Amino acid sequence: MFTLIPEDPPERAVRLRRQLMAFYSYCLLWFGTFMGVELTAFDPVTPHVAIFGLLFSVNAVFYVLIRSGFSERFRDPSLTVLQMVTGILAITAVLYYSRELRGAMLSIYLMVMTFGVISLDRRRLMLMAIFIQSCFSMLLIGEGLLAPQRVIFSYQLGHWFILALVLGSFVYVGGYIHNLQSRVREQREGLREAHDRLAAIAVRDDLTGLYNRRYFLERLEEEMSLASRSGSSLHLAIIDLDHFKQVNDTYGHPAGDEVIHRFSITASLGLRRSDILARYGGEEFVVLFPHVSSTACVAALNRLRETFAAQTYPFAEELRNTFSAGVVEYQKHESAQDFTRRADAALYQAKAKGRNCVVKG
Ligand SMILES: Nc1nc2c(ncn2[C@@H]2O[C@H](COP(=O)(O)OP(=O)(O)OP(=O)(O)O)[C@@H](O)[C@H]2O)c(=O)[nH]1
Repeated sequence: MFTLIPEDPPERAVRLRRQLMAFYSYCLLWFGTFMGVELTAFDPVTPHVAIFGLLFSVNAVFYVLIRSGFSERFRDPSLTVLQMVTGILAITAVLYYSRELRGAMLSIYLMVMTFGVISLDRRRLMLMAIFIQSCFSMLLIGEGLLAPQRVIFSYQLGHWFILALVLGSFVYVGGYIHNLQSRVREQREGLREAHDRLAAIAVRDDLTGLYNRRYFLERLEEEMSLASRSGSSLHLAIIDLDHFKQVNDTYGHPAGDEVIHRFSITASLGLRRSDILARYGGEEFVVLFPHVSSTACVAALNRLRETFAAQTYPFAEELRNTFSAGVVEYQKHESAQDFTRRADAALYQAKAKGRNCVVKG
């Protein structure tokens, strides 16, 4: 059915796209590191092949876990936290070997943080920021212990504070974006539900909850073309409650409504799920019987006729209501108009025969 609300791309596709983005970022980072080594802005012994080899291998494992659907069993099938932790550890290793470029390289941590904005709330983003700050602190401490000759304390302190400040503001803005995104998603969900509800209401009749005439006519065309193509049988029955005007006149309009309602319940329960029952208008109903023989159709209608005739009503003990029905089989390539006209003629015959009967036309 026509929908005004654009569909979200499938979740798995979004995850794989994010995975591709991560791969692209690693490539850029590797290229940067490689250039840094070549231009001696990085330590020449930087084991970049080992670091990135490991990083790409882990990325490949994540890709397989997501692609195969294995990660669906986890609360976050994107494995965001694990992927971020891997990225952060790799960046920390790269930072260890970065010399003059360290200040600039610190911003790479934020690249990892941007991956978290979509899936992580502010609290988790904050934990991630704390993890980054801790990794960087460990790096500085390790450097102080392992290579004190390299350490320029004022630089390190400056880097540490700047990173803390930037991460703090990132958590604030990232959390805001995350909340905004969640709200948009919720609103979209609400809109989609409302749309589905409206679409369901649009095909139903108010009084009975049965399909309405408009929907029935749509289905009629579909079922007719299906029957034309496959050569399978299709029957159409028109049912009209007998002397219904009298019910209204004697017991009042609400009582008439009650009888109509009772018919719809009896028919819904009495027919098969594959039969398409609709209120055609007033006290007239239609049923489409796909893939059913004429004998079975007539038998089903007669069963329904007997059940309905046996109904009693609390507002009038003596009231019994019946219906007449005309049923016809679809003839290949016949128009909907001709098909319903023939069913109508059969109904007319049923009325002429004295009502409370089913006539096969
Ligand atoms: N209570 C109620 N009455 C309705 C509704 N729709 C149509 N009717 C009434 O149904 C009656 C149909 O009357 P007729 O078409 O004369 O047919 P009938 O009295 O059933 O007679 P036969 O069909 O010849 O057996 C009319 O009085 C309509 O007002 C409805 O939704 N609720």
